[in-house]
Amino acid sequence: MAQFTKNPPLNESDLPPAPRTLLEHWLADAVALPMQEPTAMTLATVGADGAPSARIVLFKGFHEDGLTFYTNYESHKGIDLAANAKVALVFWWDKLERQVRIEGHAQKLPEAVSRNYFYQRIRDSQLGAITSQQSRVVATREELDARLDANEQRYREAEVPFPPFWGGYNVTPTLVEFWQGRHGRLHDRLQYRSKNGSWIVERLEP
Ligand SMILES: Cc1cc2nc3c(=O)[nH]c(=O)nc-3n(C[C@H](O)[C@H](O)[C@H](O)COP(=O)(O)O)c2cc1C
Ligand code: PXP
Repeated sequence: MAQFTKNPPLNESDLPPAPRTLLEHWLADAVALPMQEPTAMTLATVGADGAPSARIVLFKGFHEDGLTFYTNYESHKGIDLAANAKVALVFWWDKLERQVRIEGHAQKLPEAVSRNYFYQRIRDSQLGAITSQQSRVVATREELDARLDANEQRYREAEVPFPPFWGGYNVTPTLVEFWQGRHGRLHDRLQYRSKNGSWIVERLEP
């Protein structure tokens, strides 16, 4: 396996007072590279039964220092989040040899914010959102396509209605770890931990 070699050391003295600033820099570095989905992050949730599950969602910007993403509120993750707001997020940028791990809690975004984002999406994705009963079992692909066709016909001359079961979540972080690969697997790991309303920086062993 290749060694991680790209990064200069990540030093405590390089860190801004709040993690959002560094995360914005790292996201900008990722977006500047030719990567298909530089804002993709793994979202882990925990169900009412204590079982974890994880999937990728797209980061869609900050809201009051939280990280936002959009989804179906009745999906597997939506049902998990209704029972347990605690989540973990992970970004991994292969070309940068960088990982960011976040822990925090997710809250629904205000409906007006979700509605605004919904109408920024292309019309086909609006139709996709109203058509998909995300995470449910569907008998065949044809059944899904038939439902899409029906929605296309129904709203041919009209705005796609904003679905009440679709919208954003805002993840307020309580822990943000910045990880950079280093030679010999002695990576740099610096974490911000929220304590009494301020951030404490700690170095973790690799
Ligand atoms: C690159 C990528 C980005 C994705 N972004 C989203 C997203 O922003 N929102 C979403 O609901 N699903 C997104 N998905 C699909 C999810 O990974 C997942 O299949 C879906 O949300 C259902 O998850 P659940 O059944 O655990 O709720 C994305 C998948 C990939 C591969
Ligand atoms: C089901 C689903 N919802 C939402 C998204 C978020 O992306 P966008 O809002 O850019 O379509 C994705 C991205 O793949 C997705 O697959």
